[in-house]
Amino acid sequence: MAEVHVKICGLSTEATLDAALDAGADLVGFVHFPKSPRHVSLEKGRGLAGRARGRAQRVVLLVDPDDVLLAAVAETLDPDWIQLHGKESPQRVAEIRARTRRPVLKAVGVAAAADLVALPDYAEVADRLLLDAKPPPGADLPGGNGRSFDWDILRGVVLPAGTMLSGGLDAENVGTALSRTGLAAVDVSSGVEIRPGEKDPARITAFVAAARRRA
Ligand SMILES: O=C(O)c1ccccc1N[C@@H]1O[C@H](COP(=O)(O)O)[C@@H](O)[C@H]1O
Repeated sequence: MAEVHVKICGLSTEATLDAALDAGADLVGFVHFPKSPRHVSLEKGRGLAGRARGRAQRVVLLVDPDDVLLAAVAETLDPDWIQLHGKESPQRVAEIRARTRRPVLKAVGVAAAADLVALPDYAEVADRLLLDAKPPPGADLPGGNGRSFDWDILRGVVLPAGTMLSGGLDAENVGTALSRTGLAAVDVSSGVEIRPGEKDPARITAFVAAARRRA
């Protein structure tokens, strides 16, 4: 059985980034979205991304970025991946991928089986898909809300290789999430925090270990 791919998102300090790298995370994420408690400036992101270079794939999370921001992010952080977590259409995903010359991880919000209808169109243009719980009505953030969706929605659904599961994961439930969905890649933010925006090195270590042993 292939090893589970793990992404730790919303890292904003050197100490917690190091915890993720030392734990063996495959991908580390930096959120550039001012409404988020995990937001990092481009300058801060540059330092963190530089620190992680060669140790994990560096992902910058953006929400409906315009072309000016994309250029600044590509230039300043030089990320390995762009994660799009807004309402980007498949056409816009393709444009961003071409414009930045970076692979794109596209997040799709899931609340019901009907939400999976969008997946084939995104799978054609994105390098990887990420399934996250749809935010509650009126939420400030389109993700990072610590909410799960009903994983049984995915039962019997064939998903593109590498599809990541996110939304409300933590060290206690990630094993169940992996076995119920059959997926082999996970992403976490809130579930390794003490409070919104404050990551806990011990929880990061526990999450990576739990995902890898699928328990
Ligand atoms: O983490 C954030 O602040 C965030 C902001 C805007 C969009 C997405 C965000 N995070 C992503 O949301 C999912 C689920 O996070 P959680 O584990 O439920 O807190 C994850 O992919 C984060 O990368």
